[in-house]
Amino acid sequence: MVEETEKKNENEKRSKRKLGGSAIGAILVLIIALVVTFYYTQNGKRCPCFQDSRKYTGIVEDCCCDYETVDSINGAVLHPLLQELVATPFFRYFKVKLWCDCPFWPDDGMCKLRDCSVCECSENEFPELFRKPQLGLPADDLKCQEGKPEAAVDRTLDSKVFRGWIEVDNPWTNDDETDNGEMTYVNLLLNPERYTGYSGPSARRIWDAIYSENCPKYASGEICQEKKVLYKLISGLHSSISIHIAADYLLDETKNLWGPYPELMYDRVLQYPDRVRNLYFTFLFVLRAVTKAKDYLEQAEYNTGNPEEDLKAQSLMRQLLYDSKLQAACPVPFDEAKLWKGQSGPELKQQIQKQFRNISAIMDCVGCEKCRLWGKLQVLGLGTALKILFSVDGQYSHDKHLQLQRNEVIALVNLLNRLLESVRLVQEVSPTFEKTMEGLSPQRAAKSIHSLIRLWKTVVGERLRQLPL
Ligand SMILES: Cc1cc2nc3c(=O)[nH]c(=O)nc-3n(C[C@H](O)[C@H](O)[C@H](O)COP(=O)(O)OP(=O)(O)OC[C@H]3O[C@@H](n4cnc5c(N)ncnc54)[C@H](O)[C@@H]3O)c2cc1C
Repeated sequence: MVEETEKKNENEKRSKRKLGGSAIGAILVLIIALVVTFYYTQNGKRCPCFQDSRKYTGIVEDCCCDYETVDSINGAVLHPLLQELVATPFFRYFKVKLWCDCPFWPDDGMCKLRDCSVCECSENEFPELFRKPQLGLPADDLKCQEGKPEAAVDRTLDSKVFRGWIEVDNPWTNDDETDNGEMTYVNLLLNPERYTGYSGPSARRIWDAIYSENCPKYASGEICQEKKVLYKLISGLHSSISIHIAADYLLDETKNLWGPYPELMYDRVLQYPDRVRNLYFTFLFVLRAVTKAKDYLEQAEYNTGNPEEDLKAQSLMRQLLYDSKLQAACPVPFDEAKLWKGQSGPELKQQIQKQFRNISAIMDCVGCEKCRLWGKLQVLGLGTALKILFSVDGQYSHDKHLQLQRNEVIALVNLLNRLLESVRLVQEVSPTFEKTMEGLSPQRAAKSIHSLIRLWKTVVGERLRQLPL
């Protein structure tokens, strides 16, 4: 009887141990499953949901062309053509009023002094042509641009001033384009858009004024297409500016070492899918304007007094406008016809035009000369695209009525090139970041494994100790 009871107790103990063993097994399986799930969800390449949220595929929102097509036509057609086109004499000289008369906050310390906003590093550096009295250049002073020489514009010219284009004011922009009094010519190739050191409250104030007063970010349910378009154009331009800053950054001031700074690109643009999407949108919008003004741009005279180079500009422009691959892949990059519909259309157009003119006026408040140069050029480029696509009262609805200034065409084409370069940089840098993140994931996973083990030791280990082994 005693033997039987002992056997029974022994069997009970065994089955308890068995139960304990299978519970441990189940917990271990659970932990492994948790670790594997955690690792795979951290690893972008392996998790389908993660991949979807990072990759840009399908139709660019509100456009008629998809991301893949944009990337492929850029590489195959547009990039090589535009790179050559913007280097021709016609497209490399831009007329601009550089000194600021900020109409909004005259007390801004960054640009109070007229001399500071237009000064150059050394008077002797500039050719005779550049010191012509009508250009109105003041004596140069090294103290300008908050002491940052990289922010100053190099105004060296190596060609004649252009002639023969009609001067008409653009209703979308603030500057009176016909007033040549305070305008000067700048060689864009000598003044690349890149890091200048302009930041802090002054730069922040500009972007704040642009977004908060003139094109606030629309709510997710916003149905007014036109308001969305204005915000997306500015946000896309902002992304492009940030990308160019990161692409050509002063990495080491003491060694004057310049180069790409991909982390900055990631911090400012790539980590925000909306900003990337808005960049693609702005690019397609401007591309549509260029293709819509095809007849005008084809007939325009790209005359600088250098027959060989001018012929080249004309030929490159034709290639751009009539490229069969581009026409087949993306015939209408953006459909402007769907805007300004309904009764409130004309009123809305006036309102948006006023807002854009304000944005254009804000460019005079940019407290860094080179940033102001590129800000003004690109805003004029956008204003030109808006003028081509949406005239004030419909008079530009047919190409034959369109009148563009030479400077508008220069701004439009240079803007297209800037946006295209940004899109290409996004295309190139994005996968590297995906890889970097992929590389980091195992570390994160390892960290999480360690924390899981710790958890396992404290919580699960405690239970194991309680099991009757
Ligand atoms: C017209 C203009 C031209 C400039 N050109 C240059 C230049 O050539 N070189 C140079 O070094 N600096 C330039 N700057 C300064 C530069 O744009 C930044 O302001 C500066 O580098 C400081 O950057 P930040 O990180 O504070 O953010 P900022 O770029 O100043 O952005 C301010 C805020 O705007 C929002 N934001 C940022 N990007 C977007 C976007 N794409 N869409 C929507 N919202 C966004 C964010 O909330 C962000 O905090 C320019 C500024 C202006 C206004």
